[in-house]
Amino acid sequence: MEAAPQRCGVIAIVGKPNVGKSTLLNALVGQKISITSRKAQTTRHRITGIRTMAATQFIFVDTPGFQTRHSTALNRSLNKTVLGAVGDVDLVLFVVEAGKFTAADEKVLALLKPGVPALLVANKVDEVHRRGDLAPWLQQMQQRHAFAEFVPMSAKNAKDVERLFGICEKYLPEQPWWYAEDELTDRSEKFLAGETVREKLFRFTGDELPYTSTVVVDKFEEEPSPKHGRFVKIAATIVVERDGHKAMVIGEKGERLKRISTEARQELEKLMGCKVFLEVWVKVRSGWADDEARVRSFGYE
Ligand SMILES: Nc1nc2c(ncn2[C@@H]2O[C@H](COP(=O)(O)OP(=O)(O)OP(=O)(O)O)[C@@H](O)[C@H]2O)c(=O)[nH]1
Repeated sequence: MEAAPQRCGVIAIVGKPNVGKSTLLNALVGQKISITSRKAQTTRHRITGIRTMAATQFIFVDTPGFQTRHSTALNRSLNKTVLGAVGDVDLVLFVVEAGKFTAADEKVLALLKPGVPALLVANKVDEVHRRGDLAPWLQQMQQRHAFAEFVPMSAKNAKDVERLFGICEKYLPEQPWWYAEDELTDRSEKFLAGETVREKLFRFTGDELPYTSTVVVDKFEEEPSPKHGRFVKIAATIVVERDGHKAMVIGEKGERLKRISTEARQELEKLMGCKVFLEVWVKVRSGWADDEARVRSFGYE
């Protein structure tokens, strides 16, 4: 019997903030690539996850939650990223919370291009207690857009995720793979380092910190290590808007910053499979002069 021809295609994951896009991407790629947190708007970059199974290579694109409420420069660029993602792909996973459809969902739906097949992914179906309630909702959804298929699922359920692969496969064109079989992301380790610090930052500050805070990776150096194969030295700066935010990130006696950097380091060591030395600084965007007050935090002592 002849082997199945190779398939390879790009799948965009779109949806308003907090519907579970990052959770889904991580489950699909099988390793933590994108960042997730309870805070809306944490996915600021277009992140690619790659998964190769049997004859098919799935290339996933995660997109920032489509922001409609405010119109800052940041939001405008977020929206541009979403637009970029939805156009040139083979398949769109339009993610919503099962049984719900808000004005924000509608804005994202309006971005879908007619020629590209879209699946309606009704996520968090585990939170719907009466499945029967979904039927009328589904009918309404089908009137809103000609979805190719309807997939009720939970991004946290491995069986649902497996099933989704089977559904997506047939939409991807027959063509040679673009990436090697074991590649998971085309993002650099330096990029992942910044994302990991940012995830911990938002996880440990909760809703207190505005999402305009960013993380800059100032240094990423590696050297061979006889004991661990290699040893990576990273310096990152958390950039915040105000002194008050800085104090919030640092926490009492530097405890919070220490937790952020320790957890980020541990996760990076797992991700990269080596020893990591991580230094995290906090700076106020406008006040670069207060260098003396900056707090240094070592990943390990
Ligand atoms: N109950 C339940 N919760 C889920 C499911 N999928 C995701 N979540 C939760 O929903 C929240 C948001 O998930 P994310 O994956 O960060 O959402 P997102 O759409 O990427 O959000 P942005 O980055 O803000 O665009 C997290 O607390 C997840 O744990 C699911 O299937 N069921």
